[in-house]
Amino acid sequence: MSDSLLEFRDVRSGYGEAVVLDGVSFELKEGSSLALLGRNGVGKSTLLLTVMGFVNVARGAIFWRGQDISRMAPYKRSRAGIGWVPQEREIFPSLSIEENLTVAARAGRWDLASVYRLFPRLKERRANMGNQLSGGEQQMLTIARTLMTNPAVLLLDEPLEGLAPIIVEELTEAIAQMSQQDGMALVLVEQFAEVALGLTQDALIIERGMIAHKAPSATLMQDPDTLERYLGLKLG
Ligand SMILES: Nc1ncnc2c1ncn2[C@@H]1O[C@H](COP(=O)(O)OP(=O)(O)OP(=O)(O)O)[C@@H](O)[C@H]1O
Repeated sequence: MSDSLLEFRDVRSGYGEAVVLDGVSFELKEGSSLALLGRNGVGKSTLLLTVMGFVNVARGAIFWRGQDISRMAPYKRSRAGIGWVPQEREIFPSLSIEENLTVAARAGRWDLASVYRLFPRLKERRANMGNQLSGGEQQMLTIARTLMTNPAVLLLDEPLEGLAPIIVEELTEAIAQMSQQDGMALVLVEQFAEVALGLTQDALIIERGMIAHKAPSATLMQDPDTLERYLGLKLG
């Protein structure tokens, strides 16, 4: 039996007439992790929106566990196990942390105890209302709430953006634990390339809507020329 979770085959997608992604192919296996890197506006968020079905596939196909889901409605993809953590931290402001977590819960290995183990800060503040949380706590809650739906993969769109360094560290640690110890499959869009490469097994660099480079994350980390060429990154 194949352990393929998510596969893009020659996908073209975009907004109306505007093609954003073109000829994109990649595969994510059960429990593995993928960083999506690239400069601003190259199509990273669009790729995640295409996985979810918020952006339509114009050519090619998307497979989930071997089944073509290119025309499947977003809510069905979510129910099938694709867990999207959007860039906007959408939480319920008038519900407590614990209520935010339990409201969307589905049975599985992620429950209150296991998400609190991953995010001790949320446990400490479990009675606080959504509107009393810092940006970092909101981000933790958004991820934890998606985990409570027990997805097979998490799509994380710039989870560290705009957060204080201490929270970035906490969140990075939680993502590492989730992926490396708990075996949660991840697709991670992240501006901090070094952090993203440290958290994932494989990486794709997108340029102008196409995959410009594909490599194991550890290899790319040791490839300053490629990082500088596509990301303008100078590693110190
Ligand atoms: N709703 C939309 N309608 C039309 N064009 C859009 C829409 N959203 C994004 N785009 C365009 O699609 C292209 C890719 O945007 P996308 O947000 O996927 O890039 P990104 O790599 O995630 O960049 P960033 O890091 O800035 O979020 C950009 O040219 C953007 O202007």
